[in-house]
Amino acid sequence: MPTPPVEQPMAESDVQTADTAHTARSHRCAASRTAPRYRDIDQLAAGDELMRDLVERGKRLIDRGIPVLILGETGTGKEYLSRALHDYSARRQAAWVAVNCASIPESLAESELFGYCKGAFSGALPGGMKGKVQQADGGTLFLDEIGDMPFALQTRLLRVLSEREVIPLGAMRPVSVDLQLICATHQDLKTLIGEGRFREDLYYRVAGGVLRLPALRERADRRRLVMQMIADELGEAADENVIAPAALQRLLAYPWPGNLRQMHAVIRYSCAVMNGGRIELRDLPEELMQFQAVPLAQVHPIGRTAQIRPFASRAEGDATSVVLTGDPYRDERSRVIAALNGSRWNISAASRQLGMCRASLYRKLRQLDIPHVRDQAMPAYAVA
Ligand SMILES: Nc1ncnc2c1ncn2[C@@H]1O[C@H](COP(=O)(O)OP(=O)(O)OP(=O)(O)O)[C@@H](O)[C@H]1O
Repeated sequence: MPTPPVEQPMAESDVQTADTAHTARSHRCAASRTAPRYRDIDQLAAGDELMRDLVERGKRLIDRGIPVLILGETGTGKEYLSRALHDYSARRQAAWVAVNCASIPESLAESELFGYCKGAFSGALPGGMKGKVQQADGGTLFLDEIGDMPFALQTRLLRVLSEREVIPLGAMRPVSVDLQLICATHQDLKTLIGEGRFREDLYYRVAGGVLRLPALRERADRRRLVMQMIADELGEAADENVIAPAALQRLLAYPWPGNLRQMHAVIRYSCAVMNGGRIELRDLPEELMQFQAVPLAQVHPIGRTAQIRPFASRAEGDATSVVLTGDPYRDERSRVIAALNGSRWNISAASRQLGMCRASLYRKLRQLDIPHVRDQAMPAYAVA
């Protein structure tokens, strides 16, 4: 007999349905005079080749009803992508039901997800309650932070996914459900599997197709995103006169650890405080004002964790002074950075030196987490 959930009001933010999410959003929009309009799937790609490819793959997966797993650092737009995929899908008329697996109290998780029947336990709502899985019937169930789902619940979810039916607490018979599943996490599920914290069989159920959202610092369309967000905030089309070159430069150079969420907050702030119709450097929030630009020649490859670390190093342009560490990722990164420094960040020259085409070098920069502002000869900072 399943444990009845402890009677306790559900925090509004613990489980979000499409309706509550819409309401919350409309309140926010009413508070400001602007509304982010990033719901359309094709808008999400902005001008980034990787994103366009990812969106196209997402559409094909959704067209075939394949469960999608969205990976990406926090704030990269996993929830936005999930909503956009639902809105694009044939199920768009039905509900998009979001559940944040990290924030449902374990004691409530089972009844919230799978529901319960009348009289299932003392304190239950008199008429019973439809769980989120059933609410998503015909539509899309978005399980955010799936990596945080309690292990016992994973077993029950696996059953729902394989049998396509759910048994609410206290029910005698299963109820069939037909839904598109989209899950998201910032965690490495393979590592969680290795640690025995995530079921491998569930992984293969939820990861029919994996879409890995790039970090903002890896995206080539940051300039366009900035302009899009400013236009959204101002509620009108914006050209580059709306931002001082130094401020734009700083926005392009900043490594954005909080990704799109942080950029959106920064743009919102700057648009609110700017005076005279143009965002100046002084209108940027403190973290951007204090951001110290570090010449790229001072980059020391220390792995994939994004950190800005100024330190003295070899002379700029010395393409031959690569210190090998034996770590293939770090060594390749050093080699590419040395070639870039040697060519003063001229992509054509560096790609010739490395014996690859320009497109391959751009790909390599993304793979190796080397920030680069496209078509700008020498970016002013480095993420080591
Ligand atoms: N395409 C976009 N354009 C503009 N802003 C965006 C876009 N995508 C996301 N954002 C901004 O970033 C915020 C976070 O987006 P979202 O919740 O989709 O990210 P997430 O990856 O799911 O984050 P987390 O991992 O923290 O749950 C949004 O509320 C919005 O402000």
